[in-house]
Amino acid sequence: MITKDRLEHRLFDEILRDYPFTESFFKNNGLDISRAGSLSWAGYFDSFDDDEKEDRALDPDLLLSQLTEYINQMLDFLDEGQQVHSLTILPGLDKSGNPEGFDELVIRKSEVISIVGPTGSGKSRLLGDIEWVARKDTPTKREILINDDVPDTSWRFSGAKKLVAQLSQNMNFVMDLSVQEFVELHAESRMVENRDDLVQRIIEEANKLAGEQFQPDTPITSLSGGQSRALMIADTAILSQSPIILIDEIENAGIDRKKALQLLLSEEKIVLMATHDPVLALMGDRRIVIKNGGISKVIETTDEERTILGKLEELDKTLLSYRTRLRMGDSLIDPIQA
Ligand SMILES: Nc1ncnc2c1ncn2[C@@H]1O[C@H](COP(=O)(O)OP(=O)(O)OP(=O)(O)O)[C@@H](O)[C@H]1O
Repeated sequence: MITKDRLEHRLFDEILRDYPFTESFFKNNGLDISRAGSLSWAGYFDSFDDDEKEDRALDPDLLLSQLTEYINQMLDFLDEGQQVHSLTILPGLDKSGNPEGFDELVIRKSEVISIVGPTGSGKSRLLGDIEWVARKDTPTKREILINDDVPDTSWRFSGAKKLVAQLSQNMNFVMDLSVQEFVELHAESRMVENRDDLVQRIIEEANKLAGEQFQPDTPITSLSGGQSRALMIADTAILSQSPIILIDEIENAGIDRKKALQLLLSEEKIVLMATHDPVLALMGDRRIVIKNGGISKVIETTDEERTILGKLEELDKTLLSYRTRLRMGDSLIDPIQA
């Protein structure tokens, strides 16, 4: 459900992007919005003079109420009430109790957001706020909205359709199962139809991410940190129905981070990742900068930065190949040149 208050602050471009069916509402009401993209509700109606408003009996407030009702009815009808279109972070307080300096931060599906900031600044806390769908009830006093609205508390509890899938830094398996049995167990709990195909795919994809290969019959307790991380990423990407994926520190696990991100990215998901790694930080469409527990700014990744990202990826490849060679016991100096 979207409220009238929140709709009032949306730009026309945003309304049309989130609720494409509103185009017919504007048309039916004789409103030409072809040049209204960057305007808010009030801004658009300011472009009419008073005479025109009177002649056409334009009542912006009434129209806004009707549009709100129309959107909510359409969402019900399309049964999209449970789909996540957007995640909104409303500001809280930093560690010193000062209000965070932004009005609201809206993140839409298919966006990748990185979260950067010094050690201990509050990156994981922000992920925690999102996972808990905070309602001013965490140390930061932030509030999280889903689809522009205070979400139903049922999102907070796990189940097949959890709002958030979290990939955290430490994965400790204590079960006495093989990789295959573990993934099968998970697939069964998700009640998927093509269980065997999915299980096979998850193991294949995990092996593409992990430096060292493992087999379906490898006991999960003997997977290395990187391998278990790769398995969890593949499992989340392929089995999870959660629309939001939170990643805390992908970098230390010795896995192919770019491939991992590509695997996780699907049209329908919002991905947020806390990172100290410049490559991952620049892979985000935007990055949230955290200082002293508060969001200090949000930066859009520029084209120049993407060019730098390309160079960093090259360096990364070199680093990875040196690492592999050292691990295999090779020397880095070609014997002929040495
Ligand atoms: N706005 C806040 N108000 C109060 N406490 C906060 C706030 N933000 C973060 N904290 C607390 O500060 C501590 C450090 O935060 P957090 O673990 O999120 O840092 P981090 O940036 O993820 O660090 P690292 O880079 O080392 O992983 C945590 O105990 C967290 O709960």
